Amino acid sequence: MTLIRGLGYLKVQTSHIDRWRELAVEALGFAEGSGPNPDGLYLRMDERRYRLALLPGDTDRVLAIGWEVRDQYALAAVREAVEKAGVEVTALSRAEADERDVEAAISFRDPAGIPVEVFFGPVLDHSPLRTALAQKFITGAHGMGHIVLPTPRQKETLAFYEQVLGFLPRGAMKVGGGPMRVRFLGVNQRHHSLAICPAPHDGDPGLVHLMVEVDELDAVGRALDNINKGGFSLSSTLGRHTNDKMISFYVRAPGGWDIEYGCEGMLVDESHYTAEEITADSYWGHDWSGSEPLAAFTPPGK
Ligand SMILES: Cc1ccc(O)c(O)c1CC[C@@H]1C(=O)CC[C@]2(C)C(=O)CC[C@@H]12
Ligand SMILES: [Fe+2]
Repeated sequence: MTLIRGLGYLKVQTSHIDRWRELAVEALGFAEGSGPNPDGLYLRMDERRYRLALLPGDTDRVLAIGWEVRDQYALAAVREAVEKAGVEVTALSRAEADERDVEAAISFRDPAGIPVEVFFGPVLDHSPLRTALAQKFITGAHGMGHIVLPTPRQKETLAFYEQVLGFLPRGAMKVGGGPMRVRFLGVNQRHHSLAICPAPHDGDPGLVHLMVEVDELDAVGRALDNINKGGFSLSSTLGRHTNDKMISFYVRAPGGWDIEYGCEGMLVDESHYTAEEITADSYWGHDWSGSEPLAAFTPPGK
């Protein structure tokens, strides 16, 4: 059974917080919120206090991927399942939960070594959300978007998410011309909330991309204009994916990973869905040829 309801938040450490503000707030239209660290950049997409948090530090790396469950009973069930799988779980203190603007949370590492948090009871901010592109982010029951994780231990990582946390397989695509596949996993009607990508090594930043979805193609176009004007590196041109039907582009964020910014993602009807294998990432577009190498696929020290 799927206890996880969606991607709740993402917390990332960065050594380039001012550039992050230019990218996220000015170009992509996230709304600036506030949080416990006065030097942090807390980004709102909806009524949550924040969905994406950037915290200053000397390296660029993922600090926590926050998955949301319904309530305290679901949180207890997830904790039991993760402990039963032999993974050490820490229950966050009241102060630590307060700091995350949630009622309660647990933390552990997945087999890829990524810091994971599972939480319930996010604190809301009811003040009007003013986004720079006048767009609405598609969140709610679909979660904040999707995340793609790199790992040299894909088999174990998939087993953990699918068999311990209850993520549902939502198809695959062969990569690198071989038997290896990037595998897509979902927990709600969003086609995928997580994808696990084979990678040559562990290490920072621990992310391939974060996808956020907006309500209008015009907002995607305006964001694309902004990132070109702002001198950001386009990792992939605009295109439409074959699996989730999303129209998106990918922009390089500080830290060597991407933000995918899209619209028109399909909704999955679980009562009829079967997992399929796609043979192209896109119907049109998504030209990656101008992409600077992703840190996750580049040998360390390069
Ligand atoms: C193929 C695909 C379908 C839906 C998505 O939301 C999506 O992000 C992708 C592409 C996933 C993935 C990536 O982002 C990094 C570069 C990758 C590994 C490739 O080189 C092929 C698949 C790509
Ligand atoms: Fe994606």
